Amino acid sequence: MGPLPISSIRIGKIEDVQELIKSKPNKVPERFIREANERGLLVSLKTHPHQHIPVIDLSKLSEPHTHDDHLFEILKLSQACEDWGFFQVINHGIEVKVVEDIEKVAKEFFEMPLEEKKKYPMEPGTVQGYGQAFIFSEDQKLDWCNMFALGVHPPSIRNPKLWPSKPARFSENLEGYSKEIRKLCKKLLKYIAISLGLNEERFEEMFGEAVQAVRMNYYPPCSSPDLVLGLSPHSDGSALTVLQQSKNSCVGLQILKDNTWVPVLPLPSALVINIGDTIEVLTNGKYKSVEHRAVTNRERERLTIVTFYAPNYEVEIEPMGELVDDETNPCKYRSYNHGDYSYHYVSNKLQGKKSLDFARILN
Ligand SMILES: COC(=O)C(/C=C/C1=C(C)CCCC1(C)C)=C/O[C@H]1C=C(C)C(=O)O1
Ligand SMILES: O=C(O)CCC(=O)C(=O)O
Ligand SMILES: [Fe+2]
Repeated sequence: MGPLPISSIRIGKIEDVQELIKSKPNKVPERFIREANERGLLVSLKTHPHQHIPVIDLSKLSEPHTHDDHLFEILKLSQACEDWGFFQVINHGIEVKVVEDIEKVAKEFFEMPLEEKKKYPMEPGTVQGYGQAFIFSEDQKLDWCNMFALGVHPPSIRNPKLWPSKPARFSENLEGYSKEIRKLCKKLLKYIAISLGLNEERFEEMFGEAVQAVRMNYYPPCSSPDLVLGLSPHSDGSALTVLQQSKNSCVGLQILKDNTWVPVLPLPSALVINIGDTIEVLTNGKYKSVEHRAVTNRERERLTIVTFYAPNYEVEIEPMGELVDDETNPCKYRSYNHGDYSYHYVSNKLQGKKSLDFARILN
């Protein structure tokens, strides 16, 4: 998947939100202010304070005391994927130091002067580097967020010029973190396969050399959080996404459930996992990707480290035969190449679940 054709893209000036709040802490420029209908949704849809995304204990899956413990956790996992598309994973086995180290360098990266961060620009029409992705026109509203995104695996998707030399341990910590998150994704996909009654290696065999990318999102405080969005509503194009929220972050992630935005309150040392569009297609919609967004806070910042895990670009994706039945559960998505879907995903603005129209079979 190469860069998008940039000749026709005019996206206007993208103000850096960290710089904005330094110079004019109480001003929200017009380009960040959402249209009334979207703003309406920010305030009028009641949030659901009493509903929480399910919690999966990975140790009960990988080292269960009894067979029943294992079965019970698999059942919880299948319900989490079917009813929520989101869950938190505890006892994931990733060392605290690995998690703390990536948080430290991510924070230090965003705290560097703009001039330093600008050495790694996200050029229009690309998705890697420092800036805002998914902007394709001058009148498109901007998110209240600075992003730094990098392709990690396989090495062919890396752009080494964008791997920063400062903070000093950035690359080393990202390599270590990504290896651990990759192992976690493989384990989760194994248990997700079991929860679907499939051979545990089904996804691993299909995905080949899986694509892995990381995006660090920094949301500074905003003087008018009711006027802006931290990150526009979207579903992820990945198979699985792993989200880590830094220790002192405000709550900001919300997921759309039964037409209501439900806030995700991360547990200490848990990672938040969500089902991406690719699993939705492969399971013929049994496990769905869920629309989510980030909102900002008047006083507090938010920093998240997000890993997208997806099949190799060469892989052909279609609903798995085991989960399709011509009579009772006909095929809902056409087959496509994952590289083509990735290209489609990153060349369109974030807009709920619209990206999946690429594959939906309309009756
Ligand atoms: C800003 O980036 C994203 O939101 C994003 C992109 C990820 C990618 C990179 C940063 C470099 C390598 C390619 C890739 C597209 C994976 C989201 O990732 C989702 C979207 C698709 C499709 C996917 O597989 O993950
Ligand atoms: O930062 C968050 O809470 C949400 C991030 C997210 O959804 C993404 O990066 O795709
Ligand atoms: Fe997301």
